[in-house]
Amino acid sequence: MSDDLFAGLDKCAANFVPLSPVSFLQQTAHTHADRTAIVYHDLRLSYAQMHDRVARVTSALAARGIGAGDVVSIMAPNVPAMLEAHYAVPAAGAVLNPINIRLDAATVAYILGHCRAKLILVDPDFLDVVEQARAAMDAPPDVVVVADPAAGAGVPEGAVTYDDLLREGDPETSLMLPADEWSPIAINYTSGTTGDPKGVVYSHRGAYLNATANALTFGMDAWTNYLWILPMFHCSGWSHTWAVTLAGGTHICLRQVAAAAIFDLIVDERVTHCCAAPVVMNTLIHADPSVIRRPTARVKIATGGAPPSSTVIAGMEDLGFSVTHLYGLTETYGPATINAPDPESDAPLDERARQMARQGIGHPLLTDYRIASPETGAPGARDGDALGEIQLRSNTVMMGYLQDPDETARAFAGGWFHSGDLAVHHPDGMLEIKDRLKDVIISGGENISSVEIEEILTRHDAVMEAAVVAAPSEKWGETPCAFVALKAGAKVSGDDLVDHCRAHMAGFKVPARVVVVDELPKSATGKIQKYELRQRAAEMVDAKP
Ligand SMILES: Nc1ncnc2c1ncn2[C@@H]1O[C@H](COP(=O)(O)OP(=O)(O)OP(=O)(O)O)[C@@H](O)[C@H]1O
Repeated sequence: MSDDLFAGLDKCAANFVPLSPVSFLQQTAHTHADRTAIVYHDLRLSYAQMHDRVARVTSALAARGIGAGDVVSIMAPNVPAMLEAHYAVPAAGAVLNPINIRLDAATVAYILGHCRAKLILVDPDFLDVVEQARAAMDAPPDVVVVADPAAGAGVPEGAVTYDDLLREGDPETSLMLPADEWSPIAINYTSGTTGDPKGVVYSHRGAYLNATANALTFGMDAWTNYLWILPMFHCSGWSHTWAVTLAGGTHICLRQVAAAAIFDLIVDERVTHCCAAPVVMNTLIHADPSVIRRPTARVKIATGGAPPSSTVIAGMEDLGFSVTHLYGLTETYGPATINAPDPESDAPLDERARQMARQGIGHPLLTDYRIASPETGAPGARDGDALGEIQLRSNTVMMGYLQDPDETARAFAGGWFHSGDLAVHHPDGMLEIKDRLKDVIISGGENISSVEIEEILTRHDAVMEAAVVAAPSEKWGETPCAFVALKAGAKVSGDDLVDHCRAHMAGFKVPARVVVVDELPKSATGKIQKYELRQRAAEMVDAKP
């Protein structure tokens, strides 16, 4: 091949635009200017209006000294400003840091200090926590309050508000795309399920690609009405903050996750798509029957963040939803694999639900994934039996952990991202998670999957939720110990549930004890805090005569 053959084919403004989800808003405001972008109570904004507001906020932030590489945090529920910030902040060249609204002041202070936030947008209901956090900091960020009549708290006198930014800003400001698509767009902190939260840095390029994969796999288009149940502060709403705009769909904002409001919006706003963690789906299934309203057409609901049991999946299908199962991490911009329902399947519901409880196959933009030994990197067989760590390699894996080269190097060791999740790879290509590496139970030298025991326990009529952890055992090293919360009004003893397990699983997997509790301890993202249960299990073993 001649060296000159392809000479002169250079990148120029006409053929190369850095990949950035900010361009989704530019495009959609152009192509679907009049379509409804945002719905929140009585507020209805078209894409042209959303673009106008985002441009104003972008210019107002710039006028307040926010520029390239600065971090702007936000602590707010799923209100319009939370969505707009996902465009306005990066369009000013800055980096958005969404903060979980359930965190305490000490953790918020840690996050704000760690990412050196210059400004924080905050909902009135979280102002107290933010003020406590700021009081503990040497260089606290400036505060802008996002006023909302639906908030419990008001806006303090003299506070700068988001409405001030909208008033001050210039709607003619152009939204800036980064010069280099490998520039940070967001910092999302992990849930801290297994330790201190880590600051996961997203690039414009990765966010663009994962949002594109989401829109594609979840079948979104300009007729999509997406209900914001999943918090936008969690992995930037699993990248749906950007995906729905790419599709030209409508973002229906929801301030508080409550079953009645969810069912009302689903029916009244003709919701077509939403995402929710398994724990939220459980709340919907067990909602007071007086608030349940069945959708007129099947609503697509994507779930993930924790393993959904087949019982929960079947329960949602019964309510008129079609469940898609996603698996991913903060480090993968949310979803990395997908198990979508097979429209041609005529298998009975419980069988389909069991298939859907598996974590699925890589989404179309996940370049490569495998299960492998976490120690040696030797790939595991695709036989549905060999257990290995899920490892991923993709443009949709984070840039790295903020200010943490050691953790970043560990996570990327050997050229793969190490998820810390243990799974089997089935011959049909599906991954099925058996445990997190840190949660696996090793009894008499055998690995026991806590997820498998939880699945069996939640198939019992009386059980609402189950969590299985390792308890120390003199004889076996570890034995499974289960904690369960029961459905309202249900009655069953721990011993009965041990019998139920014995009837449905191999003897060595049967939990030594099943403890019935009022509620399982959950983290700020609704994940069951297994380390706390492990401690309780160990204490019970110590206390046993
Ligand atoms: N569909 C799913 N099925 C089973 N587990 C899931 C699923 N989706 C996500 N998870 C679990 O959630 C984890 C990712 O959670 P997230 O990124 O919110 O933070 P975290 O890992 O809980 O926090 P930390 O890393 O601070 O402990 C995955 O590694 C996996 O264990």
